[in-house]
Amino acid sequence: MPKINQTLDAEQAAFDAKVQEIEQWWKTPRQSHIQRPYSAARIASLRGLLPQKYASSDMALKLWQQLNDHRKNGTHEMTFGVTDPIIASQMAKYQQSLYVSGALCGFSEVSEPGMDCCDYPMDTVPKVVDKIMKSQLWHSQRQNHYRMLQPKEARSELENWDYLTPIVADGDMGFGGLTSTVKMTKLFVEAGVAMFHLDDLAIGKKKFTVGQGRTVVPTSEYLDRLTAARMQIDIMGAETMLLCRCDVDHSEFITDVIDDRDHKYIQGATVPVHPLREVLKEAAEAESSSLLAVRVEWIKSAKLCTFDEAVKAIASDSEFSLYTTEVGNKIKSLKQRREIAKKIVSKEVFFDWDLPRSREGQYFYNSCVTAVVERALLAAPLGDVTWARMDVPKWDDLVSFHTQVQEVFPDRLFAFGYTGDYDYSTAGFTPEAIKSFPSDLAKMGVAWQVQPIWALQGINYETERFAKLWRERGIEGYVEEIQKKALATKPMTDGFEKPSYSGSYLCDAFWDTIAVRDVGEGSGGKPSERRTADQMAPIRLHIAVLDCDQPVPKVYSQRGLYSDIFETLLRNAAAQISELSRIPLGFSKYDCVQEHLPSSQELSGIDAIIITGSAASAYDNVPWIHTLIHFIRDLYTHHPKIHIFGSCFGHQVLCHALFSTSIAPVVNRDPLGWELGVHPITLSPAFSSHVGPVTSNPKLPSQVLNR
Ligand SMILES: C[C@](O)(C(=O)O)[C@H](CC(=O)O)C(=O)O
Repeated sequence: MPKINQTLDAEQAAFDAKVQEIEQWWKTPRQSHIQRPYSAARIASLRGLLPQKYASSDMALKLWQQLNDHRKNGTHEMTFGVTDPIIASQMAKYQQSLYVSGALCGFSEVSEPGMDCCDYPMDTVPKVVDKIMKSQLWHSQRQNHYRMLQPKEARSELENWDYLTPIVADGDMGFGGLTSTVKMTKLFVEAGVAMFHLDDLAIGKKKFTVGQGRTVVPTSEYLDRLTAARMQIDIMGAETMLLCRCDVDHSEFITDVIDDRDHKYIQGATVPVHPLREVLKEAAEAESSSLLAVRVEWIKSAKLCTFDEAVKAIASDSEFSLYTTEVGNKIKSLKQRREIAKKIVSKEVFFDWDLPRSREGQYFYNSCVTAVVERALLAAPLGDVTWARMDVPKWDDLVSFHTQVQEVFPDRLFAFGYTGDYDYSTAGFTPEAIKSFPSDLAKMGVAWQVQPIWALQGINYETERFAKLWRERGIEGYVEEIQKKALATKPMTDGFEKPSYSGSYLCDAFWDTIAVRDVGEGSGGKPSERRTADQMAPIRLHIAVLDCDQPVPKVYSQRGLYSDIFETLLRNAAAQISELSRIPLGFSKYDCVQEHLPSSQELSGIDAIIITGSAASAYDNVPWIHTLIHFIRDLYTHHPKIHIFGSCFGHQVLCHALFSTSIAPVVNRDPLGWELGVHPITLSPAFSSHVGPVTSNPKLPSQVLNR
């Protein structure tokens, strides 16, 4: 292996420059609110020598701007959870961000699906982010290419979606120890995430979804998680946003009492009782019918409460008032609280937080808004956005939480999740209050709002409807209720509504680009014969065929519709001419008699139109012919670049539409009736000079097409 050929001075100078660069970066408006417990030098020393660039940074800067704009204007972003790139592509039209939910991934992206216990592999959510991000990049490439195929003036009519929607993702509790959090962060940044959240739930103890005994980790462990993620983002030099989610609002347990800051929320028995885990063990051995009932009974008999509540229960009012003053707002461990109580309260306080501990060692925890606020305030400097995850959307708690955090961090960005199980009316919301809920939250700085698990209800509901329709009405139901509606609302160049156009131009362009190089270099052509980018643009030929009738049954059964016959003829002809054989031909077919005609959006992608024959006559007074005549006039006037060809009836109707006046129709019924037979024609010199010599019934297409 070669050694790095650098003097020690040069190495030191490079390192110092890197440190300086990081320090400058941390002073930028995007970074300056973050307070790191480590130095720039530490980060510089943790970096490798090859600087990398991440899409995550661009997406984060975009989201950062969007959310700050919302914050300034008192508005908000409304998004929902998604794991599927097809759904994500449609969301781009209405949402400014996407959410990849851990719960959804746990149901749909793992080999062992089930309730969200965060027991899936660490890379599950990052992989979904990667999948969606790649799909976004593809859509943006596909759309850009399609637009560049069109002349500048035509582009204003085309769709131009911003498919690069920033992705917010669920990092849950970091999936393991701190090194797992570091690795997961790396996966997220590499996948292109704009922001991800970390919560303070305990690994391996997550219970879905509402309450039912959630367990949090000590404050210090939560802050370490956030620091681990922030450190890795800094090592990567990325702008990735970190959302600090806090779950203490609905937690029943905490894993440890190692952090003094948590002590005032930990509950203990205030009478000497047998330990809960032993009582439960005995009940299980005795095959007691309800362990839950035994537990509830024990909690009652143990008079479970926090130490401060225990003091209050036995102290006089004056003693308790003295006690609270002395405890004050500063952190006081249980040991310090006991000492203060001993000094002030005449009776002895019995308090034992070990007696209620679970079999797994968890302590009972008294969740309340103050506890959430305290954690959120400690976490805020490490992250960019704050989220208090609540089991029940209690409005008073929401107001209290957001105002208390804002008192310390006035410009704080907040997030809120409309968890799927929320029962708004039970939580006291009137229909009006539900309506204004998002904007009321926005007024408190909640700039990012999400319904994380919409898909569980939404996709189930829509799929169930379609499954029924398909079962009952088959292809007719599909055509009427899905296909026609999808095609009517969306232009053909967009999304996935018309599968044959979803990126087919882009796909063809790859072939064309390769083939063009082949023509220029591979087959000996001179460079000057290569097509320029401008000449290359329209090399795809798209022909629309308007079917004005159906062939007689025998022909139809063998050769299909007139449009199919034209397509076969033209493809065969093109295949025989080397210049044309390289051009991808696209055909779309319209049932003219049903008045299905190309929309103006579709016309922008069409090069030529063929109007077929029909048993009808151009002057017949039927609605579809009137519609066709209007269409032809509009086409002729507004789309001069589209070539029009009429065969038989098609030719008649063209002449009728373009040259008849109300007093002088050019196409009439022959008063002598039908005429059948062979009629010699003479080609005018102008025609011959334009298309070249034509023998009657040419044997080779080249006889017609060669100039
Ligand atoms: C956001 C969430 O973490 C998720 O996995 O989507 C869940 C969703 C839910 O419970 O509805 C959560 O809020 O915990």
